[in-house]
Order: sequence, then C-alpha cells, then structure tokens
Amino acid sequence: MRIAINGLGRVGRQVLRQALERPDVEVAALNDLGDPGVLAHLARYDSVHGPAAFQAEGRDGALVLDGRPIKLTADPEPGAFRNAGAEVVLECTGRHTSLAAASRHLGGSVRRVLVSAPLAGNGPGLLPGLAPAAPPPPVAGAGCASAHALALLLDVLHDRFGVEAAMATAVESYGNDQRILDLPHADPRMARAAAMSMIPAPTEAAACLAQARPWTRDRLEVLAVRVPTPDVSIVDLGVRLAREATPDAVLEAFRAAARPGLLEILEAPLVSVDLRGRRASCILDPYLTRILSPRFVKVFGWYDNEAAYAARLLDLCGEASR
Ligand SMILES: NC(=O)c1ccc[n+]([C@@H]2O[C@H](COP(=O)([O-])OP(=O)(O)OC[C@H]3O[C@@H](n4cnc5c(N)ncnc54)[C@H](O)[C@@H]3O)[C@@H](O)[C@H]2O)c1
Repeated sequence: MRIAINGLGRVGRQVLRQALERPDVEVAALNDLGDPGVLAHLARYDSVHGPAAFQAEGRDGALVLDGRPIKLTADPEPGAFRNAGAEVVLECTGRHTSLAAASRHLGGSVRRVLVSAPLAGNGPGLLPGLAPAAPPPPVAGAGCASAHALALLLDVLHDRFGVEAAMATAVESYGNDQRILDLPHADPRMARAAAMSMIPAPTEAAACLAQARPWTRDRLEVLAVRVPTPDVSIVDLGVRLAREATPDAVLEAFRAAARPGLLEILEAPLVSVDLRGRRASCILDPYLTRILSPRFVKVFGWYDNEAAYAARLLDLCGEASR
C-alpha cells in the first residue's frame, strides 16, 4: 500500500514513524507548510515519544530519512499527491475535514482518502473493531481517538449484556488545537492555557459512534475534559445494561474479546505515562471496573491518543485500499 501524508503534526509524524516500520506500507509523499529542516528535526526528535530510530534531513524538496528521500511539498490545498504514486492519502492537517475539501485529494493514483478526524457534517466514518460491512467509501473520516476506545468498550458490553443507555467522559490529553497560554479561540474554554487547567472540551465521539454503530444513537452521551498531560487519555464509561452482570462476568467478556494491539487488558495498576507508545486503541483497566447494581456498570479504557490512533489510521487505510 502506497500512502501519502498531508500534515506532519502530532498525528502525521506518528503515522510516518509507524509506516516506516511496516513492511506493507510505503510512504510515497508528504506535504506540510512547515520548513523542511524543522519538519525533519521534529520527525527525528519528539518530546513525547523520544528520538526516532532514523536520521532525518529536509533538503531538495524531500524529507530524507536514513538517506532515503521522500518527496515533500508545501501546498496549502489538497491535491498535491495526484502525481506522486500514492493510492491512499492520510489527511492529517485538521484543516480539510469536510467531504468536499478532502475529496480534492482524489485523482491520478489517489483512490482513497482517510481523514484523521470525523468528517465535518456527519460524512462517512470508519471506526476500528468491527469488519466493515461494505467496501469503504473513497473519502472517509476515522473519527476521534476517544470514539475508537468507546467503540471497543461498547462492542463488548453490547454483545455480551446489551447496552440500554450509556454516558461517557473522555479525559483527554491536551493538543495543538488549544493554547499554550491564554490566547483568543472560538471556544472560550479552549482559549485557556492548556497545561494549567482541566478544560471541558468539545467532542464528536457520540456522533462518530452513532454513525459507525447506529444502535448507539439516542443511547449514548459523551463529554470530554482536556487535562494537563501531553499524551495518553482515558474514557470513563457508565452503562445501564439490558442483562445482569457481575464484575467477573464483565472482565471475562473483555478477556474473551481482547485482541493484542487493538483491545487489551491493563496488566498492572499503571498511570497514563506508562502507556505512552502503546498502540491498542483501548486498554481496559480491570482495577477500575465497578458495578453498582447488576445492570449498572462502569468501565475505564486507556489509549495513547497519538500512537494508537496513528496505528488505526494505517490499519483502516489498509482496509480502505482493498
Ligand atoms: N493529536 C491527537 O492526539 C489526535 C488524535 C486523533 C485525531 N487527531 C486529529 O488529527 C488532526 C491533526 O491533529 P494534530 O494533533 O496532528 O495537529 P497538529 O497541529 O499537531 O498538526 C497539524 C499539521 O498540519 C500542518 N498543516 C496545517 N495546515 C496545513 C495545510 N493547509 N496543508 C498542509 N499542512 C498543513 C501543520 O503545519 C502541522 O504540522 C486534527 O483534526 C485532530 O483533531 C489528533
């Protein structure tokens, strides 16, 4: 699978690092408005994930990784990859999230576009977990990282016990859509210093779930709070079940459904920093599972919102390229 990455930010660089490790993926081209030398430096050195295994240089219209040049352009508009031999574009700028804008990547060799966010206006969306029922659409959103974790938690609970109603809070690490110090932003809470406060934030997780798991429509509400950690998040999910459960039965259901690298069970009472770099989209925390009454359960799932999300993008674009 030949991919191109538009936007070499937190997500785009994780996709790049992981793509270089995967024999099934070839990175054909990159595009970002940043200075090539700075992009190379950030690809090599990462404050959260540490230094990369490769050397990186930006020169002659390329990002040169361990001596191998990958074409690098700085086009603000989608469409730069049509002649680059890429089949799938991973749209990771956070800027071109409408169906119309993302579709402008299509053409030439580009047959599919996967956006690293929910498509604006409830456009087609993919979430990990269930095999896609039909060939994926040419342009799709991959939802948000909290929706990935919630999808995996809800799938297990719904299959085993039935979910009547659910409310979740995603406790999310801060991101580059916030401010380092107070600075104007369309959302007054997102305008506040990201590393100083717990900040209630918008989330489209429930809308993503409603589309990818239609049974959750009108049964799920999700709120989000951004917290002063730079990576790794957790969802807190409270569910009213259709059938009675015990803590052991809940854990057993998750153990039976676990899939390494996608849905895992936390192996020790860890904290968020321990989970940096883990690529499972949901790591159930068995130490936090609670049952108030036989049909009222609470579960928590951890996820590295950068590393796991990037891993799923690569998985989903593999599915998208079939
Ligand atoms: N950071 C996360 O944990 C995370 C997880 C899941 C989804 N997402 C989503 O992924 C998207 C990107 O998030 P991020 O955290 O990587 O953002 P970021 O700000 O770190 O990176 C965005 C990158 O895109 C580049 N860019 C901006 N406009 C561009 C343009 N017109 N053309 C080409 N490049 C352009 C920027 O220079 C920057 O390098 C957002 O929609 C975000 O919601 C982020």
